[in-house]
Amino acid sequence: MLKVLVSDPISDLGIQQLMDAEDVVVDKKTGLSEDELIQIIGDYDALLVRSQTRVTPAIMKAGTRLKVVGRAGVGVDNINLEAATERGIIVINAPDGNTITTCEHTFAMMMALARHIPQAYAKTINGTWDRKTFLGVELRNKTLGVLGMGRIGSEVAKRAKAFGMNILGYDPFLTKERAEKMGVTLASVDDIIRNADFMTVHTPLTPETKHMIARPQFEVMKKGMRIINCARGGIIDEMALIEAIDEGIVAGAAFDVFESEPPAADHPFLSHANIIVTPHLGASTVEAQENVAIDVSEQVLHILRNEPFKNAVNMPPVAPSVMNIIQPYFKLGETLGSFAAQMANEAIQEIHIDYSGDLSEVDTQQLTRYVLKGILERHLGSEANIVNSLHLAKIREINVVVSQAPRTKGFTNLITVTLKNQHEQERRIAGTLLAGYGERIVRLDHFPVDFAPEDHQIFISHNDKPGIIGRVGTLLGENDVNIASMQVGRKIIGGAAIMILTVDKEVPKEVLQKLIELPELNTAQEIVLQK
Ligand SMILES: NC(=O)C1=CN([C@@H]2O[C@H](COP(=O)(O)OP(=O)(O)OC[C@H]3O[C@@H](n4cnc5c(N)ncnc54)[C@H](O)[C@@H]3O)[C@@H](O)[C@H]2O)C=CC1
Ligand SMILES: O=C(O)CCC(=O)C(=O)O
Repeated sequence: MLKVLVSDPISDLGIQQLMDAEDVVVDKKTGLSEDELIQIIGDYDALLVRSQTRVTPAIMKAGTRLKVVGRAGVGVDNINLEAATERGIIVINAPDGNTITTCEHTFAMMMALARHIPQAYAKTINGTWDRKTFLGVELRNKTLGVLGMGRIGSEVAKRAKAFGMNILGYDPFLTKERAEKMGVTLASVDDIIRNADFMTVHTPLTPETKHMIARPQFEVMKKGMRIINCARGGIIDEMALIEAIDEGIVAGAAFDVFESEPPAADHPFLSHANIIVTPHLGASTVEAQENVAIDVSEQVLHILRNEPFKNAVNMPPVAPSVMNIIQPYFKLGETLGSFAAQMANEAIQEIHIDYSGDLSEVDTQQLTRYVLKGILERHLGSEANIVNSLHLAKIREINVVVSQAPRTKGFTNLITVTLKNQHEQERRIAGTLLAGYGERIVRLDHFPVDFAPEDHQIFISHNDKPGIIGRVGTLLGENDVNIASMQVGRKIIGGAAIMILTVDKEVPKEVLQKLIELPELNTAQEIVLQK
């Protein structure tokens, strides 16, 4: 049974599909300390979190069965990605499900800030009818600066246009053309600081964005600016902001997020008349919580069941159009890797992966991870997976060389894997995906072959002589090993040759030994695959 731990409050409706899955048990245990999590995480295959649980290296270390950490939301700053990658734990998030909700919260904050709604509400319910203090400003004809024009920033810009605002947008990936299409003026951070009436930030917190708005920016800021942060605490320097408000540079601020959450009781934001706050509620709507929980549950199920998945944060993203092309080759890539690793009997120093034909013009990085997983699994077992296979090869100083070429020697697609040892000796295997036939191995070392890889095969090398096939067949038959298919390969009559037999079950060690002892054979080995 697969076990999933849900350690933060996550929508029940969203995780329903996990709870309904017959091969999955879901435990909900929220509010655990790091030590408590360390005690129990070893029992689980997957961990589902929102932003409260800090998934530390110690938790990953204790999670010996842990295959995936799923974040029901966007930001993964509560998950140690480095530790996850090192341990081969896949980290996935649900990047799309809370975009609109967080955008709407940003707008709620911007309007509340413009019209002093929280302050006016507090006074009114306390019995003071004050119509003088809370003079607001309109959004119409104001300039809104948006730092970070990703999913949320773009939606904010779209809605701001409907309010008649002029929008200045900055994002390292925002082109002039895309900005124009959105009705946004492409600007620099400096333009925004000097010209915006409202500024909202929608970037992740990275070393580059930490304190991107701090004392030097406040010093040149347009007087009277209002600032909103519904992204991550720390993008705006909190103490520098307080100073800027007190000096009259900034008119007010609305923050949903803090450098440290929850903020200390004496945090200056909590008592400042010109600052309004919410407790990280950006994504807190019924709709968003269902969306992100559904997304993340679906992907966790795929991962636990070894099916293709998306939204892995600790692997490079793959465009859907590319994924459609390379995904059918994942299993073949792994098979070739595993086969090649079993052919090599010395430490591997270099791995060459050549993609040709249909695979020559797409980004094959993800496919390479599968080939490497197949190779490394031989010695590292389940420690190797597609998240850490590149990393594992790198720390073992195995040189991975990937090439792509349009020519295919008659195949529409071909993957060739060559393993080199320290003596420059090579083992090579090539495979293709044939429409209607599936995976075919078409080359072993320098011999052309054509067979469908199976769970068990015997790989024999010998010299081409009459009678060898019969002798091998008799020996296996006498020992109750049924041959499903046989392929022989040779370059010249009477020269070096290979024989590949697919058999129905595991070959007993003593039978393999008897084969090795046949004087006509040079080598015989069992190749085991997981088909
Ligand atoms: N308050 C809340 O409850 C929520 C907060 N968030 C946070 O909102 C932020 C934005 O989320 P999304 O729009 O979904 O992410 P996104 O990944 O779609 O957009 C982020 C954008 O920031 C840009 N960026 C990175 N460095 C930058 C820099 N130095 N200057 C300007 N732009 C930069 C990126 O190029 C990207 O386009 C994230 O920090 C996320 O964690 C998201 C959902 C809910
Ligand atoms: O789970 C939450 O409520 C926080 C959402 C958030 O900050 C995010 O998705 O980045």
